Amino acid sequence: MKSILNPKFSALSPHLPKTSPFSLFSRPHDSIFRNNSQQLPFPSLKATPFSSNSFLSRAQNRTLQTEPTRPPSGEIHVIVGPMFAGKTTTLLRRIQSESANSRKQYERGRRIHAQMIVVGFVPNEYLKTKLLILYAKSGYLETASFLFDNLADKGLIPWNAMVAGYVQKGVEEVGLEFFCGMRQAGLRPDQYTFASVFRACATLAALEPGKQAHAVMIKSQITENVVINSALIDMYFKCSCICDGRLLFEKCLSRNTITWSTLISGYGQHGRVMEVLDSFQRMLSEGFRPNYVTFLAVLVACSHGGLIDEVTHDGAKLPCWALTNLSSFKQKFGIEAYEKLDVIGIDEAQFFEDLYDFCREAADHDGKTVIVAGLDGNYLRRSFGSVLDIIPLADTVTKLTALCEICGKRAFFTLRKTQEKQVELIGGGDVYMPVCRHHYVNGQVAVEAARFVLESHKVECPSHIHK
Ligand SMILES: Nc1ncnc2c1ncn2[C@@H]1O[C@H](COP(=O)(O)OP(=O)(O)O)[C@@H](O)[C@H]1O
Ligand SMILES: Cc1cn([C@H]2C[C@H](O)[C@@H](COP(=O)(O)O)O2)c(=O)[nH]c1=O
Repeated sequence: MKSILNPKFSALSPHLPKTSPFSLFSRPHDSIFRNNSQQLPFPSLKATPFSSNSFLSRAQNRTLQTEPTRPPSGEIHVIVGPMFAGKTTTLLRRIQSESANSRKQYERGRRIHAQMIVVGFVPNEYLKTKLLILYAKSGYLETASFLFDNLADKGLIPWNAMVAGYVQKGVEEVGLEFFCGMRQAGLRPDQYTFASVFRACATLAALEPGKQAHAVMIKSQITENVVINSALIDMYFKCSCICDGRLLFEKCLSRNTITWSTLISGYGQHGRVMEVLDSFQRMLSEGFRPNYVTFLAVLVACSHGGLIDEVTHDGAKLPCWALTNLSSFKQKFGIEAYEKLDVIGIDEAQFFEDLYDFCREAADHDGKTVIVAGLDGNYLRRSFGSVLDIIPLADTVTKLTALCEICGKRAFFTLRKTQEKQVELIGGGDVYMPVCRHHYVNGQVAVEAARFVLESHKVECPSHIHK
């Protein structure tokens, strides 16, 4: 699991940093709203829920080992440079490539399979099924299908693996075809099958197949459990059957944080903010502890259904959480959820005063990979915040450059185009431009040149004048 953190400024800040009108600072998750002028009744965090496969093994290691524990395997990577250098873009890419690391265990399994083939080992049906599950889970569906076709005995487990594999990969239609195939083969679906089928129908907003599967589930007398109930509630909400979703929730005998979060995000998807807040209050009063999914659902609903995204100047997005300071993260995110994180991305690091302590604790003590992106220098080319303080803690430091907006050469510095003197001034291309050394030193010339380019652009495109 990964999380991106962003400093939190006033939600009403007029200065939106990135190009998108709904970018970093207008959404709680992206921005660092320093002044909590829009305090919500819950933490203003932004998170990127990713699945973590390493959590279980890590947790197991913890219970098996006696003190002292294995050395922490945390890392800190720092990305600095002027504005528009691609810091956020690089941060998002690195986070995404880190998620590829969680596939390492599948790669290991694939290598073992390759060795089996090389030495001529012929797996039995049990091993073939295990291999099929491995490939289906890791998204290698062609190989999984090949193994499936060649299985002599196709029991419920391989069928379930195929349904789940296709649904997880986002090929829900094929997943549902396997579900039909399974039934035609005379097999009785179980709770795992239904969890995947409801998820597929929810994603496709396919009400009829969803209802049919629900009827099959009732006939199959599958014992109610929170996973199935949550998938079912989610499906009805996503198919716009809000009443059915709510009724199902009310009839649920076993509820937990997941069921509550499903109800809350269901209301949120339909912009039912009052129901979101009522359900959230009810959840708390009935003694259920919200987790980061619940908080995210409430946050998203309260930001009028807008997704909370980390946005680059090019408009690339990844969900993230907004924070006023990093030290509150663990507690607000929840200790349990924090433990599941492998990678933490921090953008706009120059605005976090407790950057040093957070990074040291997260990497040295908690074994996290922390990727930090921020401005090394402000518009005066002075050290900005604590970004440079963490260099001694870092495994790697990457200094990026942009292109000088005047001459197109490499730009190392950020020039402020306006007269404001305070160090912190949120803004994008309207306020700042990246420049080379020559044009930084000749700042006034550069600002004039920029104004000239802007003015001539306005003349060429009169429609812009009205915007
Ligand atoms: N002068 C410029 N030099 C380089 N990139 C620019 C410039 N102006 C706009 N961009 C765009 O900004 C993108 C980088 O955005 P982003 O990753 O958000 O940067 P940062 O976080 O460093 O401010 C580039 O890929 C490019 O498309
Ligand atoms: C140079 C400089 C910048 N800022 C602000 C302006 C932007 O909102 C962010 C930087 O965002 P980016 O992702 O690096 O484009 O910082 C500031 O407050 N003061 C400055 O001197």
